[in-house]
Amino acid sequence: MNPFSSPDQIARNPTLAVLGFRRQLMYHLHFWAFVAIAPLILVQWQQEHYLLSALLGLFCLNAVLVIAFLRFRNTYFLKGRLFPLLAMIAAGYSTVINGHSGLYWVYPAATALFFLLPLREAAASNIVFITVMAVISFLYLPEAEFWRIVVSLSLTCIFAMVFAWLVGKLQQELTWLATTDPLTGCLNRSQLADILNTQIQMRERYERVSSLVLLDLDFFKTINDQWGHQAGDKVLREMATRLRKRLRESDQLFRIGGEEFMIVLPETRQRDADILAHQLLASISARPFLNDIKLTASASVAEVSRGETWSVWLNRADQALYQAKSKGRDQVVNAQRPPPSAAGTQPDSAAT
Ligand SMILES: Nc1nc2c(ncn2[C@@H]2O[C@H](COP(=O)(O)OP(=O)(O)OP(=O)(O)O)[C@@H](O)[C@H]2O)c(=O)[nH]1
Repeated sequence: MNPFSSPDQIARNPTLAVLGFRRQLMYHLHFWAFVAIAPLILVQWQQEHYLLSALLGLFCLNAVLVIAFLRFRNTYFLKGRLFPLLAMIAAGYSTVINGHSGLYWVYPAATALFFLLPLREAAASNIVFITVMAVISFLYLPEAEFWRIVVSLSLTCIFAMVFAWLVGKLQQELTWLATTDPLTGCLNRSQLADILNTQIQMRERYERVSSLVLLDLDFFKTINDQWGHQAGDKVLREMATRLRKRLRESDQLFRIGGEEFMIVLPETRQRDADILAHQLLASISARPFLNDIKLTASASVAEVSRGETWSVWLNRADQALYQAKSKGRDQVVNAQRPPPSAAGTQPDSAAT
């Protein structure tokens, strides 16, 4: 997603939405800092503060580069690291030569660090910043000012830090809520297209083959009917636990429907995915759920084929699962390879 695309294009992928938020923040901070600082280059030059004028020029140049890289290349120029450094040096030096009128810039600079840098890095940078400003105010300003500056600057940094920390925490929680099925803790469909597309790119660029397994509990409706919906929920939770136990860390487990799960297996050929699918079915039928409820499941396996889109890939797996169900359930069916003309015929914007 391009964060600078039209505002009515809302990101459907929560992870991209957070990334977009960070880019927008970076973009706006640099843009408004440029607008505020650019006229001062001239003002300082006219006052014959050539070094400060040059520092401010460098600051504005960096802001322009960050904005241009974000807009045209979608990357961070030097990861936005120059802003804090130049802002601290310019604000400190301006206080040395201009006294109070330089000091006013210290506060927005210190606050901005918490929105540009990772929290710990921003906190460490601000400790350095406050120390430097304490020394400058001690040396160049009346003694009474020293304490006022140190206390008010520290307080500003603490407020900004708490706010940035809470926003970061909220982002994490919202991302978790938006990407995870609350019942089982599996990924939900919001990530599906992106994760399948990543596997497709690995296939196209590096010839690395991934497979996916679809797994659907058999006659799950009867569990709800016989034992109640809450028991059904517990069965689904236990199902996710059993599946997770058998998977690798790099495998990704989704719950894509009521009692339907999908597993993405990176770097796994169809033959190995088939073996795994049989083992998973065995782990479901071997032991009753909730000590009493005997269950089986049906599964399908599909290796990604060259040139196919994620929806074609998923559709092949879906059809194979349908066959497993119609052939009597409790079995694994391998998906047909697509005929060359079928690959890439379905639009990938569909069906998340
Ligand atoms: N307890 C519980 N049940 C769910 C949940 N989501 C879907 N279901 C139920 O899962 C059942 C799925 O029924 P069907 O689609 O007929 O599938 P099935 O009974 O497993 O039959 P086959 O898939 O054909 O073997 C429905 O009764 C849904 O109400 C959930 O989150 N919790």
